[in-house]
Amino acid sequence: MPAIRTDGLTKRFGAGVVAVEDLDLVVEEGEVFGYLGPNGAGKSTTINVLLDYLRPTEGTATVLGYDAQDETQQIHERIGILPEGFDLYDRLTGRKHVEFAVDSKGSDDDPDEILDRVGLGPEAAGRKAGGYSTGMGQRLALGMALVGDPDLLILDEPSSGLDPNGARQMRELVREEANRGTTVFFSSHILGQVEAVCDRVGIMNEGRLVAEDTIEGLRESVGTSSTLELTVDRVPDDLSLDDIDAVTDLTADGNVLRIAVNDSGVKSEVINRVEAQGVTVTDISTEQASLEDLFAAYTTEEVTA
Ligand SMILES: Nc1ncnc2c1ncn2[C@@H]1O[C@H](COP(=O)(O)OP(=O)(O)OP(=O)(O)O)[C@@H](O)[C@H]1O
Repeated sequence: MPAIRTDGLTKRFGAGVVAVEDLDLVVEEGEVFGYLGPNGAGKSTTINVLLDYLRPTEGTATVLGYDAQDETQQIHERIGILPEGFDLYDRLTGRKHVEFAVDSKGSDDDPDEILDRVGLGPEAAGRKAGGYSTGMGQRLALGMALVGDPDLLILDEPSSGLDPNGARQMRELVREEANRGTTVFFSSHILGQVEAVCDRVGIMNEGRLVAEDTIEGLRESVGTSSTLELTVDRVPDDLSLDDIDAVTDLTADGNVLRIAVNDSGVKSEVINRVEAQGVTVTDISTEQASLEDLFAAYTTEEVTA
């Protein structure tokens, strides 16, 4: 049974806006799935349908095997949610927030143990949330989502507002939860976050799922090039690599040649060709396509929100 499944899911707002269009998405149990896309791509709308905060125009969605519209309570008992733009009560301490989540979920979790897991020690736990930094607030909200040992965590932009350190800790927490067997579905447009932590990603663009794969799989299917960087003693004037099919780009920057190739098997041929010009190659490095490049390959830069 998949943790999340949508079939032909479509959500329109009024006549003009198609926020999500004919979405068939499968998130398997136990995986960490990154749901990516630029602003306005339809990520939050999808999540809101899964949580029954929005009703689909067409199609169906199931969460942990339950129908998102008809079995909402069963779903909410088994999942943890970190919503986008969550609210904290300024005058309540962090511990009170978690106690409240424990009571409302009817769980027997120890609030301090949960708070400790998200890196809020006893001193921070005893402080009022109104005085928390963004990162502390984010940790507290995640802690509340962890109450009751959910089978599935749905995190909407969990790293927004976090500094690099906080973002790294969030990644570690996501991984820890996954290691405990929890399925994690999170949306993000911070691509580095996703690359480091996800088993698979889905990329949304203008309401459509334009890719769904592992990062490796995406790399292969886009055929995005890796870049071979050759430091040379001089840049030859008449270097042309046009006849090597796998070479997609060639630029020179100072004494560094940057050669984009979509098949790493041609690297030695490229180096031989450069050296055949009487050039000495003093350093060689390779840069893999980042998720950033893949994302750009799948989505337009245009913001549709
Ligand atoms: N309540 C609403 N009424 C009308 N249009 C809406 C509503 N909610 C979302 N939309 C529109 O639906 C589209 C998808 O929005 P959504 O919030 O799902 O995108 P997103 O991928 O979550 O974006 P972001 O990364 O900015 O959060 C956008 O064009 C948005 O303007």
